[in-house]
Amino acid sequence: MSFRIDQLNGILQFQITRPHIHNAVNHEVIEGLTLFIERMKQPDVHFGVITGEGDKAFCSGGDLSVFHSLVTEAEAWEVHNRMAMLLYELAVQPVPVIALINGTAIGGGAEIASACDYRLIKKTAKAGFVQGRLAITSGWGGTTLLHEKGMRYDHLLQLTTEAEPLPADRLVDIGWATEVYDGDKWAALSKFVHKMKAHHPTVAKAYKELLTTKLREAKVKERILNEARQCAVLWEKEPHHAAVAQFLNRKK
Ligand SMILES: CCC(=O)SCCNC(=O)CCNC(=O)[C@H](O)C(C)(C)COP(=O)(O)OP(=O)(O)OC[C@H]1O[C@@H](n2cnc3c(N)ncnc32)[C@H](O)[C@@H]1OP(=O)(O)O
Repeated sequence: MSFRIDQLNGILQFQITRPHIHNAVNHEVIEGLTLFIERMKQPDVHFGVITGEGDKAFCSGGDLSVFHSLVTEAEAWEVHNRMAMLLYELAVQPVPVIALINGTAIGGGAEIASACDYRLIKKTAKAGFVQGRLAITSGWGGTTLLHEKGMRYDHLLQLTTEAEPLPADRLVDIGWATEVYDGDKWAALSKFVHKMKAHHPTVAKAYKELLTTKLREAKVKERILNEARQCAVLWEKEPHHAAVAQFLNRKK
């Protein structure tokens, strides 16, 4: 199984369990995320958490050994469209969702984290929109969501176009990460939600509803689909296929 879902004290946890491959997203992970988002709607869920197993990676994005079989724009669109709609759903969930970034978060992994409400990042972790290295753009809605949620325009443009993973402290400086933690991730999570959990769960839900109204009104869904489409168009081109082949063959 590529994921696990657990619920503890009102916190629904989704963990990608593919540490050998830096928790890259395959079809099973996509199914798991779908299930997680569905379960988050249950009344006994007060927070959602996404994390990766192990101490190296949160998520290294799409599993290139799986998705390199997508050759045409239409094939790529099918996966990007599904992931983009999932991340949109994640962003407008009724409860706050925390990305517990226990290690590297790059490519689609950084997009998943961007769709969450909070990003708690381990002191030694790095994150970034590295898609440009593969001659594509973000395709799961991460850039649109960050822009809509108010990330500073120049910082966002630099993050996406330089395509370099940045250290945790810098990610806080540019307004992407919420807080840096050191030590055990579950202890950090517990500390982070402590004050919010002291109040009735309807409070956080109500504020989240207020703040996500903007996401619903601004036709964000449509723009996210444009982001997915743009990525699918580039995906089909030779520079992307050449970059993926180079990554997959680099140790041969
Ligand atoms: C759909 C949009 C997208 O998300 S496109 C995908 C964007 N992601 C990437 O380009 C990440 C590619 N991966 C990397 O840059 C590196 O593997 C990172 C994550 C930095 C880790 O580097 P390092 O610590 O040196 O480990 P490594 O490269 O030896 O990796 C260990 C094994 O994991 C694999 N891996 C990692 N990430 C992916 C991935 N996204 N897709 C497929 N495989 C991945 C590596 O290939 C490696 O496998 P193996 O042990 O050589 O068999």
